[in-house]
Amino acid sequence: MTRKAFSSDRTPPPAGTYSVAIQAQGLIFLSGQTPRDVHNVRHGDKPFAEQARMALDNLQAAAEAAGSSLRDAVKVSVFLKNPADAKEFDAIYAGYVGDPPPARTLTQSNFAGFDIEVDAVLLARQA
Ligand SMILES: CC(=[NH2+])C(=O)[O-]
Repeated sequence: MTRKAFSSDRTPPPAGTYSVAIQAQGLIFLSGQTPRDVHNVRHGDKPFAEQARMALDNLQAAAEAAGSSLRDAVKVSVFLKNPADAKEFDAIYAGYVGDPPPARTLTQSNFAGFDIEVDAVLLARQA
């Protein structure tokens, strides 16, 4: 089975040993995105809504680098520092995904020094 990795100058550079996106057969796996910009500047001090949009915009850019879109997501994982942000996140998130929305897991995490991290699995578009 072959794997195809994708990178993008519209996403932050990987912070470690991972691909921004990697395709395996008909699925594309997107690595976690945070509110870090393309110049590697961290925006964990910004209001939650701004961080959420930045993380989701990065995730969408990663999807597009792999020739797909969050509209084609089948599974999204969301890591929030503060569970109280879940409702605000959901309202923002609804503007990024398709209908029906993908399966989703939402968990609390305080690992990366951001209020949010998101990753996703997408359907690859046929060439
Ligand atoms: C930021 C991230 N996705 C990682 O694995 O470090």
